Amino acid sequence: MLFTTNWISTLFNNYKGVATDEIKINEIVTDSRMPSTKSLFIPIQGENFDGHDYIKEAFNNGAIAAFWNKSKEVPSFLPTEFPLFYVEDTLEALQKLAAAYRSEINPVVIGITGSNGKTTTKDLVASVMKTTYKTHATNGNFNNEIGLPLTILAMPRETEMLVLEMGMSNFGEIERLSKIALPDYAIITNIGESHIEYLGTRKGIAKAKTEIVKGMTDKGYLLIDGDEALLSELHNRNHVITCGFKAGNDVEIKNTIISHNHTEFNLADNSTFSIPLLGKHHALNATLAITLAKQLKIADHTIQQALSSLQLTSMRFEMIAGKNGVSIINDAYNASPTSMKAAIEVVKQMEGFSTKILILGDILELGEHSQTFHESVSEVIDGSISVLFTLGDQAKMISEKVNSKTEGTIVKHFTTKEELVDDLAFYLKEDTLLLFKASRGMQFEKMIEQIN
Ligand SMILES: CC(=O)N[C@H]1[C@@H](OP(=O)(O)OP(=O)(O)OC[C@H]2O[C@@H](n3ccc(=O)[nH]c3=O)[C@H](O)[C@@H]2O)O[C@H](CO)[C@@H](O)[C@@H]1O[C@H](C)C(=O)N[C@@H](C)C(=O)N[C@H](CCC(=O)N[C@@H](CCC[C@@H](N)C(=O)O)C(=O)O)C(=O)O
Ligand SMILES: Nc1ncnc2c1ncn2[C@@H]1O[C@H](COP(=O)(O)OP(=O)(O)OP(=O)(O)O)[C@@H](O)[C@H]1O
Ligand SMILES: C[C@@H](N)C(=O)N[C@H](C)C(=O)O
Repeated sequence: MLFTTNWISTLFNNYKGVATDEIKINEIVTDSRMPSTKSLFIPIQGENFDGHDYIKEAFNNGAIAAFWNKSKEVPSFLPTEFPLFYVEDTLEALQKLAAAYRSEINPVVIGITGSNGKTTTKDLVASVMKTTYKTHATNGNFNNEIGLPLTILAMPRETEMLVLEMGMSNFGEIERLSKIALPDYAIITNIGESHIEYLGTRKGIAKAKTEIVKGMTDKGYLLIDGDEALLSELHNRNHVITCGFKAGNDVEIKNTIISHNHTEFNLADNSTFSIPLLGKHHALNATLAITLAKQLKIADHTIQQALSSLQLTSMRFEMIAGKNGVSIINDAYNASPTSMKAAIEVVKQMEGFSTKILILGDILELGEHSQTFHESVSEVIDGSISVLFTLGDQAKMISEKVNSKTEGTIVKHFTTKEELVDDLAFYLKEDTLLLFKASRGMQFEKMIEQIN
């Protein structure tokens, strides 16, 4: 059970029907099509549908109470005793309910934001916290003004540690999430270029990410990428810990070694850690998680054990064994110039492959900066890359730039997934490595499904 309708009525006192302790709510649903048990249905007015139109289905699928926009007509089929809480705005009501539940349960709350690495770092933090605390964490990428409250409202009452991913694509969004979650600890993984179309500059992105402090309690710490100059004004504030590769960081990362299936590094206290992820950027993500764990008195050997058995959310540099023995990297959940370059750098370092093929797509939401950023990806593409395939009007600029500067790499641009997949068939052999990377909107995973 989460709470009773009586508890809800202390927050939303404009309601009809019965709101007593006997009516226990087990879960929150926003999708009427999802079967549920003793759920509270919260209809959201979205881009394509209005949840209010589906309350009958929600009722038939297990909803025993609901929020209701008070400007809308109440459906006549509902029994008179069915608790309906009248609200101005159901999304705001969802957020208010989540904030109240967060305070009622009052776990230690960790908020994680940044341009890249939020989901990975959330997975790293959650894997370590689970060794010692009853931990609840964001599922997948549920990190916005709907996903974060839903994550909080899915938290079991016995939760001790709540790990929340916080995403944004405009100013004010992280502040709103932080004021719902009230994080005791917060992490800013890095400042890249994601959603720069709306933030204008990287400085704007840093400003937006720094909003995470606005809801923080005074119990814990803010951990940041200490090498990021755009976050330097945070360095001298109380309760801030800097992690990075440069000397002078509170936690300096040294001797990073990337092998075929893990990355190893030392920290300033001479502790050594190994993670089943590839790349310097993941050494930083892991160091942020490790430093937080140390703050929460988790022993190094326990931390290492957890990192070794990390369960990473799919489509983040996910290694897949393909047909004919080809090796596929599904890094197709999303892309930014920083993450695309980081992924290519890792591919270049990977050993044991005679042929390395990049399949790159558009990086979206870059606005006026799009051409510059797409062309900049060519800077990391050298003769160690055998083939470059691109798809998408923006990614074409990567091909064109590589064509003009890189000898020995076969370069081809495509206008359809089908044509690209057809050409790829020739390369599906053992000791060939394929990297798929593009923004979410490109849905590159569909090509991986087609070749496998
Ligand atoms: C509201 C919702 O959950 N919508 C999801 C739904 O979309 P769809 O278009 O089908 O429906 P509507 O939104 O129009 O419907 C409104 C509601 O009506 C319900 N309903 C509909 C039909 C019906 O028969 N019965 C019903 O009850 C319906 O369930 C709605 O509640 O389905 C889509 C496909 O599965 C979902 O994608 C869509 O989810 C939206 C986009 C959403 O915001 N979901 C959150 C839970 C979430 O966290 N999603 C994350 C991605 C978050 C993200 O993009 N983060 C960014 C940073 C933040 C940017 C922020 N400004 C933003 O714009 O989000 C990032 O970079 O990480 C996820 O899905 O992974
Ligand atoms: N610090 C980093 N710098 C550059 N790339 C990174 C970093 N951390 C993760 N990545 C890469 O960025 C991609 C997305 O990782 P992840 O999903 O963890 O980030 P995210 O912030 O949740 O992304 P999104 O906002 O797109 O959901 C993956 O390819 C991952 O390898
Ligand atoms: C995951 C989503 N918020 C996102 O970043 N989308 C990218 C920019 C896309 O539309 O592909």
